[in-house]
Amino acid sequence: MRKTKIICTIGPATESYEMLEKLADAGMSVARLNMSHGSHASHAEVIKRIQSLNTKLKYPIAILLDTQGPEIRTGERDSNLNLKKGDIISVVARSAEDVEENSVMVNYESLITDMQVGDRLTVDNGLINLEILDKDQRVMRCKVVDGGVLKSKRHVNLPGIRVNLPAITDKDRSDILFGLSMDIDYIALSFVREADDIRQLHELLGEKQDKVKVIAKIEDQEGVRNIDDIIDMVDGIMVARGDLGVEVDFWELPNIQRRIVRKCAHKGKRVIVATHLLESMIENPMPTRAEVTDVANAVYEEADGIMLSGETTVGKYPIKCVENLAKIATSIERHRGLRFTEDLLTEHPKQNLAASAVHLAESLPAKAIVVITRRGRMANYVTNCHPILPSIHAFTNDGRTRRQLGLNRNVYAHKLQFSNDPEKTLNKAFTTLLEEEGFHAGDQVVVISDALGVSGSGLDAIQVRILGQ
Ligand SMILES: Nc1ncnc2c1ncn2[C@@H]1O[C@H](COP(=O)(O)OP(=O)(O)O)[C@@H](O)[C@H]1O
Ligand SMILES: C=C(OP(=O)(O)O)C(=O)O
Repeated sequence: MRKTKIICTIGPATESYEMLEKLADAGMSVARLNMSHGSHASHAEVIKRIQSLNTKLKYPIAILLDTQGPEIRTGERDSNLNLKKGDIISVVARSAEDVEENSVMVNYESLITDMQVGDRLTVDNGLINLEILDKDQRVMRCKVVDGGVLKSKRHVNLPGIRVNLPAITDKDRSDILFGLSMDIDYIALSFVREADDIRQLHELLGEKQDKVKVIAKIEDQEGVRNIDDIIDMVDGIMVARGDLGVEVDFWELPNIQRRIVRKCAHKGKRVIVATHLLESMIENPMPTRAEVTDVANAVYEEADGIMLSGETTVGKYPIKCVENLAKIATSIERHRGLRFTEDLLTEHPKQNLAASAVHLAESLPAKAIVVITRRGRMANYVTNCHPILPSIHAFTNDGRTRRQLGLNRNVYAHKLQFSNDPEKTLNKAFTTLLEEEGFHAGDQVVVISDALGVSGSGLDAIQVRILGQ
């Protein structure tokens, strides 16, 4: 079974029920909704379609709501603007209604105060670069250094400059509350710069904090600097390479990616490698060799998930992209990965227990590790150990836990009604393995439980069991 999970951003190319179903069949485990685009009404439609699809999928799709965050973008355009090297254009920071023809509007009030003559402004993830020639209170005159076609709502980066916007904007607040009301599973907070940003999110989530998992998107120099404190506050990290690749020197990006993935492995947190994995497949039916190798690198690093953006929102070959990620991951996983989890911190007794269960399962060898879990905690501890041979089959009586475990590397989560008799609970789990997962009578599995599943007493336990006996 494939270990690496696939996250797809849903957009115009994939938002129909039929396309969502095809993405799921091709291997999508998590659907990402990017709140920088679309309306609550359009996202609600997609969420409802996924929830309806989930009733018939073997492994339901988790929904990840990705906030816009304190990001800067150009405005809506009626037509594209073709910027050529050497062109002189004006950039204004104000509301869309006032835009002069052929000027570029940026949605950040303090832009002109923050920027100095000679500074560079990067648009559309580095494709278009502008240099500031002069400025007055409301307009900056800029020279086009690298030209390109400017479309609506493109990213603007001011590398190294601390953008004077709150960690959670009013729009983010409203989007997060909308997401909670729609029962989403993950929130990815954009542009997390320090641990306090996550504290603010926890405050907003209040009682719902236990229900939704939090992923911090690391996309600028400050986030990279504060990574240790941020990791401690969240369930997982997204290496958001689109913005990160222009906010830091791009030749440092592979080192930063690896350092973050290694730190997450060390601390037992989920990690997603995002953006540009198969970028050329937005237009082409086949990836470049460099893209194949980039995906392989994330799989060698043993990331939990790899994420598609433009490839599945507006690309011509969304299903093929997912199939390709699945093929590359399956092929690469046959070889030993970088095993950063060998440095896993085992500060919690349950983590020690999970590590023992994984060690036992590897040495027998057992075909699977069966985890009986309510909130997914023990399943997380087992995931953190990255078993090489056995797959992890988690059984839970909680629908949300089951969906959330869709992101965990090598975890396959099943729904199970717990019985008062722990033996009955286990037997139902074993029947699922035998009838639906290709296991055979005589296969050995290691069972670990942090719920009352095994002992009935709430005590943790590890057992070796032989299926069909
Ligand atoms: N819900 C949506 N509705 C319309 N267009 C979308 C949606 N989500 C994404 N897109 C389009 O797909 C492109 C790539 O998706 P993504 O990487 O998530 O966005 P971005 O890089 O703009 O943050 C976006 O720039 C946008 O044009
Ligand atoms: C995933 C990313 O975030 P967004 O698509 O919101 O820019 C990124 O920058 O890589």
